[in-house]
Amino acid sequence: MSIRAENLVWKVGSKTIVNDVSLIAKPGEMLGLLGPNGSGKTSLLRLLAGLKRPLSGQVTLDGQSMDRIRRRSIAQRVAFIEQHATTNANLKVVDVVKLGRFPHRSMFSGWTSDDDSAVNNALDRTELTAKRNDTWQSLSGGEKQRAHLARALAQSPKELILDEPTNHLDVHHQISLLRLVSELAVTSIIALHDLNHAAMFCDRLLVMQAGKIVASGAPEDVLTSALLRDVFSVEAHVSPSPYHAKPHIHFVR
Ligand SMILES: Nc1ncnc2c1ncn2[C@@H]1O[C@H](COP(=O)(O)OP(=O)(O)OP(=O)(O)O)[C@@H](O)[C@H]1O
Repeated sequence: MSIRAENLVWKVGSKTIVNDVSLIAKPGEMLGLLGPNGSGKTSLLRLLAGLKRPLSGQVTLDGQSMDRIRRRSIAQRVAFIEQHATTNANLKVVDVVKLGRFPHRSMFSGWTSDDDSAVNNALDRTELTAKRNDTWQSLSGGEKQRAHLARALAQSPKELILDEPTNHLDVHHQISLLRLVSELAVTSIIALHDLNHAAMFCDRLLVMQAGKIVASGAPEDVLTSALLRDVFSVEAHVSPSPYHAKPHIHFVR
């Protein structure tokens, strides 16, 4: 396995936010994390990225407890795109993307052609090459989100964790980001609110409710009318799409 969580518990005061969560993300798969607002998705992703420590339970990377792995080694392999990521406003886009190379460089090594090609490739894949010299401040919300993805790609991660990465994007960029992530040879764990997009692109889905995982499996097994009613309080019909064969959800007005 790539990332594994074993019985993670995280609390704030007496409130349990992540409640005994276990999961496995297999190498190369795209794992979708679904759940209503406040169900604990961001908290779980921060535990998986090593940004928070669980009260109990553990996260392992290729079988090794994250607690025992140096921060720099974690940064060399795990990239995290946060929901409300901020960046120093005085930087150019290309400089923000270059930050992704930081964990791979030692104090004495100079900037290499490998670093350059990782940055150029990341800008290209996120359709930001034309904006490389623009200032961060001048970007739209969606362009900033794509630049954060570019920085994460430049990091050449083995695991990519994304917290609602499409929430500011127009539909073209939503689809292209999800297609790009699904085609990358990395393990990805991605929190999404758009259930049809999750069904189209993710290999497997996990559904959270009140801090617990209440369903997991292939999109066609997880996304049922009953689950949508119980967890999301919506009435919907689910059927295989005639276009891509994945489940498609028709919400009932
Ligand atoms: N540092 C904190 N202090 C207090 N409460 C917190 C903290 N972090 C998270 N919570 C609470 O934990 C719950 C889960 O929050 P979280 O952000 O993980 O949910 P989410 O599923 O990502 O929500 P959304 O879909 O709205 O982004 C919420 O009720 C939130 O208020």
